[in-house]
Amino acid sequence: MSLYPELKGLYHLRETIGSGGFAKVKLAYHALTGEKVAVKIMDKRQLGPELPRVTTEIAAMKELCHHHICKLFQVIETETRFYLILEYCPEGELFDYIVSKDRLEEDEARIFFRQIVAAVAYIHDVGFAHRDLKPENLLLDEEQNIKLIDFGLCAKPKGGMSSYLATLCGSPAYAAPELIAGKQYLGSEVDQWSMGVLLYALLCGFLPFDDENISQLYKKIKHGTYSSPEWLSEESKELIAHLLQVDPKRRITIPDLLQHEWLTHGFNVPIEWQSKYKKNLDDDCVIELSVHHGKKRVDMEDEIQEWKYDYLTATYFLLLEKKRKGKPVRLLLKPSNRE
Ligand SMILES: CN(C)C[C@H]1CC[C@H](N2C(=O)NCc3cnc4ccc(-c5cc(Cl)c(O)c(Cl)c5)cc4c32)CC1
Repeated sequence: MSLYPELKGLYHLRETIGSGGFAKVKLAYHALTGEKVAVKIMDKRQLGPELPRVTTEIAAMKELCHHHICKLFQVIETETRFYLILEYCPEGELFDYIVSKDRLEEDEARIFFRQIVAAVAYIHDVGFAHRDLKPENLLLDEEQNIKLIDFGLCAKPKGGMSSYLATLCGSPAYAAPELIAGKQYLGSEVDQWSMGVLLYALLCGFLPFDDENISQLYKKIKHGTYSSPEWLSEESKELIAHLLQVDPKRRITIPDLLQHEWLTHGFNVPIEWQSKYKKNLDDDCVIELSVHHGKKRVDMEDEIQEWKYDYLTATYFLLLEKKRKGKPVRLLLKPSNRE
């Protein structure tokens, strides 16, 4: 008797790999491709008032398709549960990586931070703000590339980014002063501040604003008082100071960030932030799916492009993943016997 009957024959569940608040995350294999996925399982009864966060996360992730954002492949909703089938990130949290190395050298921090800026630039371009940027929400794939997760607090305010969002959310140590003060704020500016905290954490191995007393912590954030260790270069100190501006209007904007000299140092090109996912369907994947389903190609293309985030959407994206990794673009004729 399977605990998760809705996944039977589609995904072969393995061990629990982590938990995120109201969710359990398990490793699983997608039956038709044999590719690993992460399955985020949420019990609706336990979610209670948090339920809107899940619908927010699902709606946001369906619109976000970027190589530095954890890809959503399929959504399964039952009477009592949500299952999110997600891109698997074998190297876990960036947070653990920083802790394991104490702190990162500038060159390594720059590579990660360029990827984080690309992901945030893309999210803002689509009209979202993440609002909970922190190392625990940045995972690493098998090539140590950044994958941003947890869009439960992101927002796409009506009327684009210019309108205000008056909800206090996210983790205090990364929260912008205007958010702490309960003022109206812009999601994009809040993300800019959090990126400043992130850059500091990458280069220092500890947080710029930290205090076990929450009101002391808020005071430090509201005044933007933090110390800069002597190992920080002048350019990195300047960039951190430009991100950690208490006045949101004085904070460096994404366009300026994309060509900041600390970020382009050694790369000499602005950050290419656009998504590397192609707009049109991949022929090899469409052909394999149409053969497997015994359908005409044009009908298969039409069905894929409904993007229902059902098993077909997942199978298409996972075939694309196989192709990207240089594996054969083939479906297992009969679902793998990994039971
Ligand atoms: C804030 N933290 C505590 C939350 C933890 C949750 C477990 C995570 N995790 C592992 O523990 N081991 C490996 C691992 C591998 N691939 C993953 C893929 C996706 C997600 C994922 C994606 C989204 Cl969009 C999301 O909302 C959530 Cl909660 C998780 C987690 C993965 C993962 C790490 C961060």
